[in-house]
Amino acid sequence: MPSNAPIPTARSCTLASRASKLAQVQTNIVRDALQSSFPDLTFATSFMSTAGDKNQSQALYLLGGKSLWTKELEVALKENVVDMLVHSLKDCPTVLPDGCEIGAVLEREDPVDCLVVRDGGEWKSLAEMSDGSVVGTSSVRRVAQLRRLYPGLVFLDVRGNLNTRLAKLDAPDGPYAALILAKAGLVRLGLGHRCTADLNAPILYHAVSQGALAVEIRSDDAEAKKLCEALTHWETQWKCYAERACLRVLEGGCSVPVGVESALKVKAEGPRGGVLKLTGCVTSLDGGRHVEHTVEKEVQSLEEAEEVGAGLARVLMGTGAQAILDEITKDRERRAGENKSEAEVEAIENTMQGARQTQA
Ligand SMILES: NCc1[nH]cc(CCC(=O)O)c1CC(=O)O
Repeated sequence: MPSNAPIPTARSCTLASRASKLAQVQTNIVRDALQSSFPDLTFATSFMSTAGDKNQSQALYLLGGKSLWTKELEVALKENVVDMLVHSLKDCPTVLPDGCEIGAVLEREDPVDCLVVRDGGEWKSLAEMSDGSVVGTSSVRRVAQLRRLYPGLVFLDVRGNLNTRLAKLDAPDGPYAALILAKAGLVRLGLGHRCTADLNAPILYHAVSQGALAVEIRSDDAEAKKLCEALTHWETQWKCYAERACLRVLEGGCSVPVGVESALKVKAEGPRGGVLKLTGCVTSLDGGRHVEHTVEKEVQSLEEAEEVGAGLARVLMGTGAQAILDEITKDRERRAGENKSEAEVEAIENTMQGARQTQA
C-alpha cells in the first residue's frame, strides 16, 4: 500500500550490498535510479565482504542451500549503519527477519538461465554436447531439471562469484566445458556476449524471482519506504511475489529444486490488474521425478497474485512434490551426519543458524 509519508527533503541514504562486482553493479543501478527520482537527496554506497564470501569451499548443498551472504548486512541495516540493502530478489528468503522488509522491486531483466561455453569452445547447445561433458553449476534446481533431459552430462559444483566462475570455466586445465548461469547477472556485468544459448522453459524453469533486484529496508523507516515506492515496477513485483508465495508453501525450511515461469497480461485500461499465468515445477535431485503445473487467473491485487502462487504450490504438493521434498530433506539430514567430525557438523550448523535460504 502506498504510504502517506511526505517525501523526505533532507536525508542522506546509504545503500549497501556485498562487495562482489555484480552486487556493486546492482547497487549502483538502484543508487542511480534513486538519485534521478530524487535529485535533491544524497545517496551513498557501502560494500561489505560477508561470511559467505569467505566460506566458498563448502558445498552449497551441505549448507542446506542457505544463503550466507546477507546476515552481516542485515545487522548493519538494523543498527542504522546503512539504510537500504540491495539484493537479487532470488537470494532473499521468502520470510524476512522481524524488523526488515522489501521496500522496492525493480523491473526484471530477462529471468532466463543460459548456457555459457568455455571461451573458444565449439558447443552451441546442451543437446549437442558429448556424453561425459562437465557442466558447472551449484544449483540443485538446474542440476535436477537438466539431468532429467541430458542424463549423459556430468554436473559439477562450481563456486565463487560470477567472475570467479567464468575464470574457472576458461582455465585451460579446468574441468568445465560449460556453465549454467542466470542471464541477468551476465548482462548486468556487461558480459551478455558470453551467453551461448538461452535455456527457456520447458527445458529449464528459472529460479523464483530470478532477474529482479530488491531493496530491503527497516520496516519502521517510513521515509525509505516512500523512496522505494518510486522504484517499484508493479508488474515485476506481482509476478515475483506470486513466485515467492509458491516457494514459501513448498519449502519446509530447506532449499528446494523449484523452477517457475510467469507472465502477466496487463489490462489496457482501468486499475492495475491482468491475467497471471504461473507455471511451477519440482524435480527430484536425480531428475527421475518431475511434477509441473500451470495456473492462469485474472488478478486485481498483489495479494491475489500471491494467492495464485500459493494455490499453485498446494496443487504441486498434492501431485507428488511433497514426496520429492520429503526425500530431499531426509537425504540432506543423512549427508550432514555422514563422515563428519563433531566440529565440522557444528561449524555447518552454526553457519546455517540464522542463515537464509537461497535460490541459485
Ligand atoms: N545464485 C547466485 C545469484 N544470485 C543472483 C544471480 C544473478 C542475477 C539474478 O538472478 O537476479 C546469481 C548468479 C547466477 O545464478 O547465475
